[in-house]
Amino acid sequence: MLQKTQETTESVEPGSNAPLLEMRDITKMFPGVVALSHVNLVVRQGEIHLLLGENGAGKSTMIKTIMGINKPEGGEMLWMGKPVKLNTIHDAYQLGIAVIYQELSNIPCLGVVENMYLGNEKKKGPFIDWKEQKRCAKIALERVGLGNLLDVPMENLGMGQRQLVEIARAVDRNAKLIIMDEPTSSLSRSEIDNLLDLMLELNRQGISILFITHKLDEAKKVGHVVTVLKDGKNSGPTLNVEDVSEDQIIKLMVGRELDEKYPRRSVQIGEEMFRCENLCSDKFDNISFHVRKGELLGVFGLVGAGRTETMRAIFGTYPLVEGDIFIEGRKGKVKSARDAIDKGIVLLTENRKEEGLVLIHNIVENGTIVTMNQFKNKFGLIDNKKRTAIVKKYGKDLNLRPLQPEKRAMDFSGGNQQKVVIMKWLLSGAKVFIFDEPTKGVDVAAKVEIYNIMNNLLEQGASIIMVSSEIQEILGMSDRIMVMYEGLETGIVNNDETVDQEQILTLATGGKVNER
Ligand SMILES: Nc1ncnc2c1ncn2[C@@H]1O[C@H](COP(=O)(O)OP(=O)(O)OP(=O)(O)O)[C@@H](O)[C@H]1O
Repeated sequence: MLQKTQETTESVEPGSNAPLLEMRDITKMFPGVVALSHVNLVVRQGEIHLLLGENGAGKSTMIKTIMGINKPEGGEMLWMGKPVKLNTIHDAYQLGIAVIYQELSNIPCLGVVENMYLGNEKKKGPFIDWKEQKRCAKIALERVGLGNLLDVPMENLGMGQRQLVEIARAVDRNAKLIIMDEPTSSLSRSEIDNLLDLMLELNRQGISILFITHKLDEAKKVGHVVTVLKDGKNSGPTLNVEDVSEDQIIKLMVGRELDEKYPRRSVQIGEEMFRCENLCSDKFDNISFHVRKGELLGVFGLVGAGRTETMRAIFGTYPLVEGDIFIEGRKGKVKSARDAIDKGIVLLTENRKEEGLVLIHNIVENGTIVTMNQFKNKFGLIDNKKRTAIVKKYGKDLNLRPLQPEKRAMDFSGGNQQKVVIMKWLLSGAKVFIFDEPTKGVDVAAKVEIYNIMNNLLEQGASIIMVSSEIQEILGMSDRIMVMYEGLETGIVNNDETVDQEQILTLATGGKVNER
């Protein structure tokens, strides 16, 4: 439960208060890209301000500029009405600005309190004042509902709780503005609800929040005002959230209305392509399912259901205790990821930055990393011209932005990084595509592009197994849905008009199988 403290202040009316942070006429360039062009952003005291935009619109660049990490070429920053110039992130902390990223920066083997004061230890003379650290940590942790977790190592906490510790750290530093950059993308449904409640509670306590997200439903639940960026520019003025519909926000982000969130496909579903029987490991038990040519099998389950481990086992990267795999009717064993790729099974992992890409390598290198043999000439040497040409072609088809094959993967926005991972697997000519959370951190328009890519694959006769935590995505894209709960398969249902969200959620929380 969230707790109010003595520091709780009167709730404040958003939009009518004095500006806390003003970013005026900000321009930031990178080689070949104008990431921000004359952008204005005013965050007022006591408001939850949404900063939205497509992948690559410039949101992260703006955050890094606010935090003193990026040095803009033009514009100025004002804090409580006074011009400020930040040289490092510590200057931002000093002012009272904190940032919570989706990828958390804490150290798992250290305790909660040690993590909270890492690099900012409370001192008594030359020594760390452990007692004082613990006292202050307790107050801050109570404000985020974690008062009982003082002595626990970070690695024992779930993702949602780790994020709350980061927020407690910000609260302890008396942050007046907390920037949250896609904070919900790795959280379970209940953790998301908890975080959104906490945002509202912190806001009631007088803290302003700048909230960056691609999930418009969550944004609308908590936001007071919204600023949309498009191609590095303001897409219109800041608006009151209650005056603007989700469709209008999408139009500001994308520049047009989206016809269909989940594009239709007309595919003749064919014979069985892949089947597994009685797969068992330490994280799942007795999993059996099949997927046919041209079919998309959605896999739904809450955090800890064993979905990801099951998919990794099929791909040869998670130890299988027993079970059989059949590809096009033939029984086979997958010994490793390389073996899976050779057999036509590929896995797009949920964390693209750690497992999907080599971030310091460019797009040509990443896109062709598993298919280098295709580019060997008759002397056995890699034909780099051919490699670049193919990557350019696929990049164009996938609407990769910017279409710069020599640019490092780390310098692309999240959604465009995801397209590079998809490109890598498209080039492999696989038959069975396992997509684990394919649209995580991807904007609304790019989501539709990814769904279209999936539909194309299905039309060409591939099979897709799509793991997703977004129930709407599961219902919008799947032919059949398999639901898992605590390592067990609780049902496989045809996704027809008889199926609804409630039924899937019942299965995902251990309910009974209705249909097979
Ligand atoms: N360090 C960098 N070097 C080169 N280009 C960069 C760098 N950082 C960002 N960019 C480019 O600046 C543009 C804006 O990127 P930014 O990461 O700010 O987008 P974003 O709105 O945060 O996207 P996403 O929602 O995908 O995170 C993109 O074209 C990106 O490729």
